[in-house]
Amino acid sequence: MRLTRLFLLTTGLLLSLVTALLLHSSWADWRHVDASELGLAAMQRAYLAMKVAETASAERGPAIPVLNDTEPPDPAKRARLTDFRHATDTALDQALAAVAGLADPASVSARAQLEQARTELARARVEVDRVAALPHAERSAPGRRLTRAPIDQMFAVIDTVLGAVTTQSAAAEAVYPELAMPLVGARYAAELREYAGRLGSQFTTPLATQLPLERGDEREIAVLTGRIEQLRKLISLQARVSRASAPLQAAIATMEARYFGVGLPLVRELTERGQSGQPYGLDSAAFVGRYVPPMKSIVELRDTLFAAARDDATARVAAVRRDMAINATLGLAVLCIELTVFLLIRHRVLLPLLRGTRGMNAIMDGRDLPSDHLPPVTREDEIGDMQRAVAALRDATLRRRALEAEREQLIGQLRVASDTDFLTGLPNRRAFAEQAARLLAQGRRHGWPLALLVFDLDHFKRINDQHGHPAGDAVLRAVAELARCQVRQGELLARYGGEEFIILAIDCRPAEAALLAERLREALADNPVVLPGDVRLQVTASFGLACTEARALLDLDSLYREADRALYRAKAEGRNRVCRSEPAARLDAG
Ligand SMILES: Nc1nc2c(ncn2[C@@H]2O[C@H](COP(=O)(O)OP(=O)(O)OP(=O)(O)O)[C@@H](O)[C@H]2O)c(=O)[nH]1
Repeated sequence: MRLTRLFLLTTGLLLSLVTALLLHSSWADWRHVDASELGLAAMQRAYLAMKVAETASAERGPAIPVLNDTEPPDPAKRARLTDFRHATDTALDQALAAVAGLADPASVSARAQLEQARTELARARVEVDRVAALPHAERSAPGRRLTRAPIDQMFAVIDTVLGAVTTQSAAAEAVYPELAMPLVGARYAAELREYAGRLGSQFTTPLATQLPLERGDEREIAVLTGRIEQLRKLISLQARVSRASAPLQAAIATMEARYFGVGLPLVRELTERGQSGQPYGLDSAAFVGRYVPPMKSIVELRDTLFAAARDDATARVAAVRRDMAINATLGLAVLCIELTVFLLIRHRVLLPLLRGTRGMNAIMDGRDLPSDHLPPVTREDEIGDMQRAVAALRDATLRRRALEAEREQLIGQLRVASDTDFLTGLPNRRAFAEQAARLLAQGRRHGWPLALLVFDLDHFKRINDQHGHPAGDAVLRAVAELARCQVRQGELLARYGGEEFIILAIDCRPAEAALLAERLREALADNPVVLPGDVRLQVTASFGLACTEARALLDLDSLYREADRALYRAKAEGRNRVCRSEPAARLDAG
């Protein structure tokens, strides 16, 4: 597998894993936060239900004077009852609104209990109003206890509401088991407040009538007192076990001092008086004035316990949220770092590696590699070393190629120089032999006739002797130029040596060759060579011509010998003429 593909695969796998881990941990954190918030909300709903119990319990206070009211009824007592009822209704509405629309089992159960409490409360109130509307004599008839029944119905309401408190409190404890002490303690305090209220209620009628306690009252007082002491012990035990905080200990101490130090002893004293038939020494209003205020210390303890639980839970929710934020931030940071590392490796390692490889391949394939294909090497790491190595290889290759090109050029120049006569620029004898062989082969293939024309300047030695060697050179160059102008396609002109020139013409019949030789001879004879100093030299040449069929020819040497012999004859016969070897005819220059 290629490195880039492997890298992509592993990076993709790592990114997927980290993302999955991040999602999983975020999901778990979110669930934790959600559960913590639900627990806190359940706690707050439990508190709202406690407030319902508190207000419904308090409603009994103004209900008893109304039930025991004399004629004509006191509107102030009824107005006070109406205010307390309104407070209970408000607390009940708030508690029901808090559980409205919730589908969790605890909330559904609490809603049912609160709805039931509302129904029971409505019935109890109807009963209170019905009994209160009876004539006073009938209500206060000894032994009938008519005013007792509505109050008992109101007790039942509190029991139902405390059920809702327990349901919601248990839901909160399930989320925060470590907060069981303050939550259970708050429930105990709420119950304690209720039983303390009930205990006080036992004395309202005896104090209003100033009659001794009946046996049923005594029993009820004993049961309630026992329950109150039991709750007191439970609360102090919980506080000891859980090492209660200073504010909580202060609230317990206040309750001990106020309710158990003032309220309960008052009840005990009145009980003793009621049992022994002694006068109570105070009426029901005075009793309420002395007994009810100490009960507030129980409510304060309840609120202190609840506040401790709620504050702790709120802090835990904040901590869980903070943990979730930290986890998510760390996870995202890991993801970002991984992505950055991926991009860094890709840009700083893989891509330079690929470019380097491509560069080396281009060098190996001999393709052009301009220097701007490779970025300037500024890096000092291993990749920089590799890039410098590639650049060095490229430079060496470019240098080698330049040397090769120079060498090829030199070889070409040498080849041209070795094939060319330096004086006239015509092909030399060697080049003539090469090119003539190719023309001969071509002539053979096509079955063409051939003609070989050799010409030699007449008395050239004299020119050298009379005008100097440079003048001779100039004459040779002029003759070469003139001959070059006369030859056509398929005619090969060369300097054969000294002042001798040669022309091989293919696809050329003897008559055409004779015309060529004659044309050349005339051109030389008619065009004097002009030397520096305006010296005009009349130059002539003698021509030897040999013709044949290309296919009949074995090699050019034999044809040359024939032409040379014809030239010799032209010299011998007086120069400035053309002699043909075959047939042995003589073409006079005329
Ligand atoms: N200036 C010059 N002279 C050359 C060159 N090559 C040969 N020669 C001269 O050409 C002359 C040839 O002389 P000869 O062979 O006697 O022939 P000729 O004087 O032309 O007499 P015929 O051929 O019999 O007409 C010699 O003097 C050579 O030195 C050359 O490249 N430049």
